[in-house]
Amino acid sequence: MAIVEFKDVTRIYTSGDHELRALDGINFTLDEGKFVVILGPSGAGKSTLLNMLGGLDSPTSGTITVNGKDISTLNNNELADYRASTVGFVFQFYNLIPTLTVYENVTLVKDISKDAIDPKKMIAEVGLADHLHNFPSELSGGEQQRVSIARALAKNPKILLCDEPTGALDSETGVLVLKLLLSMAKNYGKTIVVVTHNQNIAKMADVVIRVKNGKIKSYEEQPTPMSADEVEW
Ligand SMILES: Nc1ncnc2c1ncn2[C@@H]1O[C@H](COP(=O)(O)OP(=O)(O)OP(=O)(O)O)[C@@H](O)[C@H]1O
Repeated sequence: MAIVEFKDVTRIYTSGDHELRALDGINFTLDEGKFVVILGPSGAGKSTLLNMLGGLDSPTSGTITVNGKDISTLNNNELADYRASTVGFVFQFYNLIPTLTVYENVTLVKDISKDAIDPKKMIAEVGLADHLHNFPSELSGGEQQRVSIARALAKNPKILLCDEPTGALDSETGVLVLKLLLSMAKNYGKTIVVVTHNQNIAKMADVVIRVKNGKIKSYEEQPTPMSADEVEW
């Protein structure tokens, strides 16, 4: 079943009399529970697309349907509800609050999600039960990204949106974090959308979407994606 549908989506940025079509007539659907990778050169429109799906921005025209609901015309309050209930975010630089402990960073989601999963359980699942009371600065990059995965999943969203989730990590740590991210997303039945420049990550995806100049260049389903261990990193 399709959980996401983009229909003729455009996003135009204007500056003076100059118009930039960051997204230019985007059409695609995503099925629930899939691992989707979005690839494309710098400036192609990947982050703009992810921001639309994340309810951080709205299209200039077109419709975006998520979980049966058109999110393209929501007002700011409705978008905040959408972000709280439907999407979780994992960013390249973790975006943890430096003055809060691991436990406190993850517990914050209980304030915004009605459906949150026990933070301690999620922290244990990412292997950081012994670091509950550490501050982010006391953790390695890989550990900080594991906290941000615990935080994103503790919100119990339908869709996990990840912007270069391994971009700040060395390749060995990146693979471990990616494996964790995928196995947890599968265990919890989440749809996961990853924006990356890393072609290797794409080998593991159920669906690979290539974006160029604000348009979909290709949409490829991979019936037998590789596992992280099969990919040469
Ligand atoms: N808020 C904005 N205002 C004006 N232009 C913007 C804005 N956000 C993005 N753009 C422009 O839209 C185009 C697409 O940007 P986007 O960030 O989506 O690309 P990207 O594929 O994510 O690139 P990268 O891989 O470098 O992050 C670019 O030309 C960018 O300069």
